[in-house]
Amino acid sequence: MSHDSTPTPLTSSMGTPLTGTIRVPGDKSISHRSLMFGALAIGRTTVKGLLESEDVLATGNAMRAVGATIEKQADGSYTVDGIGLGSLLEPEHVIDFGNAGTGVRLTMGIFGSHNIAATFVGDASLSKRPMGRVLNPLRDMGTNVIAREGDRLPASIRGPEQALPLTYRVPMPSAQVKSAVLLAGLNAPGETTVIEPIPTRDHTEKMLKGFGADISVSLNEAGERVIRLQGQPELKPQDIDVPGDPSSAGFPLVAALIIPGSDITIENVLLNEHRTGLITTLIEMGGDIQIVNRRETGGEDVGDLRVKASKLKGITVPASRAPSMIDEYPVLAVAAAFAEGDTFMPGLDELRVKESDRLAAVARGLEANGVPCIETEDTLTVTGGANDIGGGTVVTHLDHRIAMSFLVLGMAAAKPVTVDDGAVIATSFPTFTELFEGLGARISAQPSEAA
Ligand SMILES: O=C(O)C1=C[C@@H](OP(=O)(O)O)[C@@H](O)[C@H](O)C1
Ligand SMILES: C=C(OP(=O)(O)O)C(=O)O
Repeated sequence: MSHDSTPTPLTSSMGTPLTGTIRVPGDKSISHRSLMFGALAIGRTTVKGLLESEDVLATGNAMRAVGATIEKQADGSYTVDGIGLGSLLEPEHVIDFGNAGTGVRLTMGIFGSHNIAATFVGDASLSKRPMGRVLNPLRDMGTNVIAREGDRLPASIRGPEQALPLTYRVPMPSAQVKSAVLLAGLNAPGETTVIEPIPTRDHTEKMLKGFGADISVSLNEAGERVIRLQGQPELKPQDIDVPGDPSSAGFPLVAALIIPGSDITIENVLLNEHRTGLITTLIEMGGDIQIVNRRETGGEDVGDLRVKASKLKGITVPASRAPSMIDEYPVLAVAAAFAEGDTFMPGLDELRVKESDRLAAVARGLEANGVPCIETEDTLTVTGGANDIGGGTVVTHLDHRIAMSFLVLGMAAAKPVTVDDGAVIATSFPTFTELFEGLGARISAQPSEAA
């Protein structure tokens, strides 16, 4: 689905303290992969707790286009009847991925080693994002590519009759690039090896193993992760229970810390070590966050977060932590606006190629609301504790995390905060507004300036 047409401004303002127990929707990374890997297995995969957001539904449609049957059941779970690796049908229409970077990049990997043609399009945000990081290794594996200037969407690919296995060192910290190469390697004979100098989320490796692939992870002498995948396995269907998304949990987590008197519990949050950088950082800043009821579900750590309003202090966030909290910097910057002193965030170059240039979008949003900050090429410094903040309108640039982060700012700021488009939130967290209203927050629709 595209958000290129009707923006829906939303305004948040100070309400009562947040209280209550909530669950956030299922993890986006695991949801995409559940549908993809289910489609590549032979037989029926069941998925409980699938994130029903626009990005994930776009992936479902892409898998249907190559022959998978995906259905919602009466109990809310999904079934995926796979067609099997190597047997994908050629899509009869253009595949529209809307706003979904993960969806399109991983799907290009899957289709790229199959001898079918496919054309991918996206919304204005996705059409600006670099696809060369995935298309280049696919070219090395034998895929033909025609893409717009700078390897942007729209792009068409046709896989070779037989893909070549590849050894590939991922040049930037990106789980999407790592995953796309591994997924292409699934349909190439022999071993595909991915070397990952900086570790990123490992859902592809873990879940492929669960689906029966022969995949191993080791460290080389330089301490880099080396992932070896044997091509052309027979993938076996799985029963998957998707835990709550830690990136979505970041919004109520930060809101409860900065709204005085708040005390909330967020249940069933994924605590995979490659995803918990925000929790670590907020605890270092003085946040009262207790992880309770830690347990393992389907090979992943999960737990409940008890969060109480806290006096935060500014810190330096190590650059090495960036991959484990890459989508959480916008909301961390909001927490930093309420901390005493400066919060320094280095190593943010990847933020420039997300749904928006997130480094610039966050800095402009903070400035519009009277929060002092300094943006450099790859760092952000936020000075917390300014009085009388809020009152601004934030340009979201079709970026769901910018919209949600600044609505959280408005819940704790002296003056209300407006985001120019709340419709984009459906990308990852369609129940955001009702969930926050249930905790006591105030969010209201505003007439668009153009109306
Ligand atoms: O693999 C994934 O599921 C994701 C990887 C990250 O992107 P990059 O790999 O581009 O950093 C992240 O920002 C995105 O929301 C989800
Ligand atoms: C970067 C994100 O997603 P994607 O790359 O899948 O569009 C995100 O959800 O913050």
